[in-house]
Formats: sequence, structure tokens, C-alpha cells
Amino acid sequence: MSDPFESTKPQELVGFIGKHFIYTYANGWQYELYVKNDRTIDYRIHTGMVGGRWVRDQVAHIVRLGEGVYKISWDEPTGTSVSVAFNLIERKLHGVIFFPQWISQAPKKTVCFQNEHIERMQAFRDAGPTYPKLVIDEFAELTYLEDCGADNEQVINCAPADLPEGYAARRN
Ligand SMILES: C=Cc1ccc(O)c(OC)c1
Repeated sequence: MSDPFESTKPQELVGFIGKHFIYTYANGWQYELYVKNDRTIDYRIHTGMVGGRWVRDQVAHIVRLGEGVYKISWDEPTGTSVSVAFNLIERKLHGVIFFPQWISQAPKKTVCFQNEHIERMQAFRDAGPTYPKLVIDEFAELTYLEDCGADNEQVINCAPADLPEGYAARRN
């Protein structure tokens, strides 16, 4: 018997794993995300409060909610929590970011290639202040969408500043 509350099986994510997205939130913040496999994402932040930040191999919870609808949720070494719901049919998404107070006070502390600074980010997280958190929830339009296959290490492999001119402005 089917259980509507059981966790998504990897086979249900075949339409999502390998997808590479560029999108711009209604507040103007531009992000890029690659679904590396059923529990891992890579991303870059092109513009916004923490523009220039980039991350590889963030462990995430990834589920399918319905036809073309998926949700990715994760908790970062900085203490920031994120949940992003993608509607691939309508090419839009809704993201919610829960920032600890130390990031809203000094966002540039997080602007780096995080993988080289994990312990420093965890130390900032543990030092706080954490509360009150800054909750940002916005819709975004998917402006670029392609399939790069699973476990592709070439999709998100350099800082946003080192990309070719016009990279993030491409539309399809
Ligand atoms: C804070 C990270 C964060 C927030 C919203 C996003 O859409 C995202 O995608 C890469 C990342």
C-alpha cells in the first residue's frame, strides 16, 4: 500500500537530479544551483545580501512533491537554514531563508568559497548572536535551466567573479 508520507525514493528524483538552474528572486537577488545527486547541491550567489558566496557539496534533503515539483532543504555551517520549492513546469520557485542575526549584521563575513572556511563559519555560528532570525521568503523566476547529469564537478567550479561575461544573464 502506498504511504503518502514516506520519504521520496531516489528513483522519484530522476527528473530533478542533474538539473542546473539560474534564477532571480523578486527582490532582485540572483542565485544559481546545481542538484548534484539525491542528497547534495552546489550553488553560487550572483547578487544580493551575500552576493559572491559559493558552496560545493552542501548536504540537503530533496523530495518530490508532485509532477515537476520538488523541494530542497538544508542547514548550513553558518547556521542559516534554507528551503526552496521548485516548480519546473511553471519555471518558478519559492525560497525561504532563515538568517541568524550575526549574518544580517555583517553579511560579508559569509562571502567566500565556504568549503575552505567551514570551521570559521561554524565558529561564527556558535558565537552568534542567532536571534532574532531574519526570515526572507520570495518567489523567483527560473531564467536558465539545463541538465548537466549527476555528480558533475564542472558545473559549479569557480567563484562568481571568475565567470565569463554574461554567464548569469543567459536565458532559455
Ligand atoms: C542561503 C543560501 C540560499 C538561499 C536561497 C537559495 O535559492 C539558494 O539557492 C542556491 C541558496
